[in-house]
Amino acid sequence: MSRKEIGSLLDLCHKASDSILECYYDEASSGLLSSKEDQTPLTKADLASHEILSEGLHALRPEFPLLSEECDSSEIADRHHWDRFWMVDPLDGTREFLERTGEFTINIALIESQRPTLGLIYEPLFQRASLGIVGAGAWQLQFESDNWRAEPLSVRKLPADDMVLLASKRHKNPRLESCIAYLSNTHELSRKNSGSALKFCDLAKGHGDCYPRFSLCSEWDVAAGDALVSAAGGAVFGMDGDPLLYNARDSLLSPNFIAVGDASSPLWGGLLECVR
Ligand SMILES: Nc1ncnc2c1ncn2[C@@H]1O[C@H](COP(=O)(O)O)[C@@H](OP(=O)(O)O)[C@H]1O
Ligand SMILES: [Mg+2]
Repeated sequence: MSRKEIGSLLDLCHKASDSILECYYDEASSGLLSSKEDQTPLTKADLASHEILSEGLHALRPEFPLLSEECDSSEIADRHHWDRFWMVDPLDGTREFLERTGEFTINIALIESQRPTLGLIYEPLFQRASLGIVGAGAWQLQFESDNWRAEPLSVRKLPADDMVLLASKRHKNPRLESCIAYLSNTHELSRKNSGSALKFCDLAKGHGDCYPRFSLCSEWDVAAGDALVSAAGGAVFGMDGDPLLYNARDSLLSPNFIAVGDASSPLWGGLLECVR
């Protein structure tokens, strides 16, 4: 991706974000439209953002197909043949949107050979993007006075005695409890709950150390965060300890994973043994 194309991606997020916020601030459009098969909610904002992103991403790179949470299944029927494509969640944290916690994001990932090489997580309410390009670095980009102000992002080294555990606001899980018990043997834990892909942004900023996820989510909830955290110096691994692969199975549900800031710590190996 060239610098100019990254600029276009940011502008596109900005535009999709405006469509989300238009619904957010309009009482008639901000509510539940329907529930999906998996019982997750759908709003006008999910669809409006999807329309803008699909048109804009196609204009930017017509040769890359799009796999979005809001695509219908016929649009992605031949997805197993794709080597390079966009994986998008036009509105991650729809429940947070409905409950007006502000903790929702737009997630865009570029997948190449089943791995995310670029991830962009955009926070509509704050006009702020976290961008990771694997091998090149990670940045926070704040929209200010008609410009994007960039600051580099980097994970932090795991402190010796304490750590910040990042978790979903909504999911409780016995494996997460085992994780907490294991990590509490060596570290004083403080837990930060947040919605959507913000957990990945916190890791990439060095505001957290570990995000274990054992509750249901889909690949588009994870791909951009995976690229972001990896580009900022961290890692996301599945229960086998290997990096996650995307669009590699019939199901688009994400496997369980543990995302960490300080990938060099030996603690994670023991944690995997404990929760496997
Ligand atoms: N039963 C379920 N099946 C699949 N995904 C689910 C789910 N319950 C929640 N999720 C996923 O979890 C995401 C929210 O994550 P978190 O709890 O960390 O905020 C949702 O993102 P969407 O809002 O994009 O649908 C949704 O994809
Ligand atoms: Mg969504």
